[in-house]
Amino acid sequence: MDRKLSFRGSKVARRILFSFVLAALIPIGILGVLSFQQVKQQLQEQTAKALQRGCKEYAYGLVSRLLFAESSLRLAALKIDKSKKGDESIALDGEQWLQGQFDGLVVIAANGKPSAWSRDNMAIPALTEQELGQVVAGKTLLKPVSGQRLQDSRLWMAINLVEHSPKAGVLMAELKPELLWNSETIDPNNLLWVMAADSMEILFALEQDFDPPLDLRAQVSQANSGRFTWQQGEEAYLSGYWKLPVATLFFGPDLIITQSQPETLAFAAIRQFSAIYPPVILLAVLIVVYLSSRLIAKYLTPLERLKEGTHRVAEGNLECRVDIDSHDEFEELADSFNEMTRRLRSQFDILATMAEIDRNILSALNAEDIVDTALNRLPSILFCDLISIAAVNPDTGIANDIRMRRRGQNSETLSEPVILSQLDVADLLDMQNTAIEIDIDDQRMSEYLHVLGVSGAWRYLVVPVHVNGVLASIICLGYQAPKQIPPESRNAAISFGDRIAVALSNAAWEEKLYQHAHYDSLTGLPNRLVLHDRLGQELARARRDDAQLAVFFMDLDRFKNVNDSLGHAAGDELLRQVARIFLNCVRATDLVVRLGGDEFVIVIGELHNHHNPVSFVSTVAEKILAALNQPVTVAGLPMTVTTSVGIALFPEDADNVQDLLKNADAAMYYAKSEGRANFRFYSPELNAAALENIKLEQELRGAIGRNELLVFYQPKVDWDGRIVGAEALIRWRHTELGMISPAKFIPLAEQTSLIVEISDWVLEQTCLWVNACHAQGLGPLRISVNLSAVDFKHPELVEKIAAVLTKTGVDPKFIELELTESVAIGNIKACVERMHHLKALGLTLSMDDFGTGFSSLSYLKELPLDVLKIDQSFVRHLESDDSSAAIVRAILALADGLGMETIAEGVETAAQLELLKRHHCGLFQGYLFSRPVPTDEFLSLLQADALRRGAELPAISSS
Ligand SMILES: Nc1nc2c(ncn2[C@@H]2O[C@@H]3COP(=O)(O)O[C@H]4[C@@H](O)[C@H](n5cnc6c(=O)[nH]c(N)nc65)O[C@@H]4COP(=O)(O)O[C@H]3[C@H]2O)c(=O)[nH]1
Repeated sequence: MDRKLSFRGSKVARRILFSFVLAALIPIGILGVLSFQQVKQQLQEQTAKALQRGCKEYAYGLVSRLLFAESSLRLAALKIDKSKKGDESIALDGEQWLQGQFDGLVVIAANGKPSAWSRDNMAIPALTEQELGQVVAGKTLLKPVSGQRLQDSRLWMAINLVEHSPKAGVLMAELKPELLWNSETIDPNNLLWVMAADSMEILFALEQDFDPPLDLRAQVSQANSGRFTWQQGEEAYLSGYWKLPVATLFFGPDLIITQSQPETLAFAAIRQFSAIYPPVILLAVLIVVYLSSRLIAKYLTPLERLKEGTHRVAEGNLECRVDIDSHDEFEELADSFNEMTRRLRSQFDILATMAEIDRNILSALNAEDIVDTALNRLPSILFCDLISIAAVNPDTGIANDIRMRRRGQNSETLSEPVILSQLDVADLLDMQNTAIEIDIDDQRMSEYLHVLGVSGAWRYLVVPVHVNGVLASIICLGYQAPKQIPPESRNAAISFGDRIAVALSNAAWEEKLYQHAHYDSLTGLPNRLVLHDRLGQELARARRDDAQLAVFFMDLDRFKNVNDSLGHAAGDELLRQVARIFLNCVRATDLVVRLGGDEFVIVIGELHNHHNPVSFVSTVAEKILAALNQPVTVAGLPMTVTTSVGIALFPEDADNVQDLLKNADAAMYYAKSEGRANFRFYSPELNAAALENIKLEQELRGAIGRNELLVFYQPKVDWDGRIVGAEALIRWRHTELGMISPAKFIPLAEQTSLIVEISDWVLEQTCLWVNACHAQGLGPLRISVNLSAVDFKHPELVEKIAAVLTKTGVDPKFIELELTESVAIGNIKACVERMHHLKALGLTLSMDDFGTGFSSLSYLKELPLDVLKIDQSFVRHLESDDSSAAIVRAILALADGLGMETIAEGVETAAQLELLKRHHCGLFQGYLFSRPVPTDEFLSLLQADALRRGAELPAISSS
């Protein structure tokens, strides 16, 4: 920066220059004025003295001339006296020397008459008695005679013609003015006048018609000598006077000689001084300006450069440097300024890099990326030759995942972990928000520093990183000697340590969030989001490679029952176990996803590698079903869970994610409807079925209003085949689709809670029907109504049923409620309480499908049940399967032990009946006796039964 000072642009420069000029001008001015006054005073003094001296000298000349005139007059008197004695006439005409001195001579006789004279018509002044006496006494008289005008004034001298002879007469002479007043020694520019001291008459003046004022005359007559100034017109005069003591020599008035000089003349020297003075001042000012400008420039130019530098820094230019080579404080200031900007720049660099690191940290999802950022960025801003970052386990003191980077090299990962000494770990644990400086000879952290593999003298800065107060990592910066650790690096490293801590904490949090967003927290399986993402990628790859893949859609059969009965914790446990089973059934490359609830999806890829993809997929599905068939223990209970699997293939069944999932779902639905625990491939017809399902659900909502629902009754018979009761089973007679099985729409109704409305309706219809039968003298009949888990959990269940009983007026003992195990077991306490309330209404309670669920014999005894209903699946295999027979036997024994009635459902053959009877089953229900039939048919059955009873006929048959 080489900027020259501009006075126009610098206020300070102008001010200082002005001050300098003023500082110079004031003393010069004062000095000038004082000098002027001093000189003037001196001049005045000297002039006055000179004038006074001139007066004195003039007076001496005058005295000598008067004395000469007196001598001449006495000589003339001698001549006159001599001539008188010889009677020679007085003739002075020939006496040239007299004529040269006197204008005229006259002898005044003793009688007062002039007796001789040298000029005609001479005006002879008369002498006073005193004057005459003095003359006669021998004194020389000087007598001034004033004229009309100043030039007419004369001075007369008179002596006694003959000494000591008063009668000889008096000789008087009129002194020649030009001789007397000779003023050759007087400066013609001066005023000179001679005044009689007594009369203050002016006797002579150098200037014609000079008439000094009376006060002036009076002033000079006061003293023998003096000086004064006075004014005449516009001219001021300096004056000096001297009184000539004539009386000591002559008889006559003293004469005062006054000389005046115009001030202009007297101060001529000063005028010259005045003329010289301004240029001198000007010169002085110019010199001051020149010198001060140089001085100002010398001192303000550095300031100007510093100012310019400051402006540039303010504008953000931290590269600028101020060069001042003045070897003084300005140079020191410039050096400090440059150091300041260097530090600022360094700080800005650090801040900018920190901000960049912050951005990277915020956008980085894992700690790995953050460490990479640190390794790449930090060496340049912390001026270190080596950086390493390691994860530390504070419990074991093991530093692992050691990443390091040397200046100018790529980062590397050290494979071996390092065990830190206990002392070092303790140090690192203690030091939060600070750094440990390790000098060349220091032994601290030696194990760790050793593995960094550097040789020679190094200094280190180790920053422990604490996350949530726990030591998580260490950052180590290495500086190769003789390089020192810059102080700013220390703070920046600590600050970076804080950032790493935040980043690691964030990364953990991000990872948690990511996990949360992408993985199911219960099973740890990927979720729907990942499914869509991964399946989309798999489809793209399959399209590109012309490959096939399969999507399995599954949900657990009757999972809801588990959840409802054993509680959510048990449900969760079951889901976790099922997830593990699924994972074990597929390859690691396949994708197992939990969609939510009990729904799972498996994506099987790379089908094209198999000779027969469909057969391979079937094998996988079977493997899954078989694996699930193995009992699992949930909440301490052994149970088996089944699933229905729907399979859709790419590209055969769909070519996009949504359609593949939709079709696999439809296939699963189909598999479920086919009796659960099996798998089905998708076909276009299935899709139609799924659509039909949705349509069905909508139509079911209006079915009651449209009177499309009916109640069928399936008889229950005793050992003798007599109808002792019936089970109310709902039927839906669709106007277009005809009769729809409850197995098809009841699950739908349960899913949509329509079941509550349906159950209410069935109960009411049943009560009315019981009343009607009994009214016709048929019975007594106890008719059971199915109560789903959804119904049972309804908060107003008891009140609703009581209301129906009241409304229909039925005797509750003829109504039986069939509960499934899922309602009966679970929150056992609430369940038992509710069952007691129902019992209190006078109702009979039975357990439907007993043996299929997850009943625990231990708490079965607590339930206020009246009847156990053996599920038809056991009855069906009673003849062929020993285990079914064993279960049936166990149930019957249990019921017997608990004092409950028993009934077997699904009895289709006489053999089954025989076996059941053998094991003391109480009642029977099944196609062997009758299918579920409409009311009128059931009425007929009842009537026929009544007839048989009357005739002791064998048991009825429905078909
Ligand atoms: N193969 C065979 N089946 C026999 C035999 N004897 C009876 N069945 C059938 O077995 C089912 C017995 O009813 P569930 O186990 O309660 O099973 C019922 C019950 O869970 C439910 N359900 C029917 N009506 C209602 C109702 O009104 N409310 C509720 N909540 N569920 C109902 O729908 C299920 C199916 O009902 P359905 O189709 O009527 O089927 C009835 C009945 O027709 C036999 O010997 N062989």
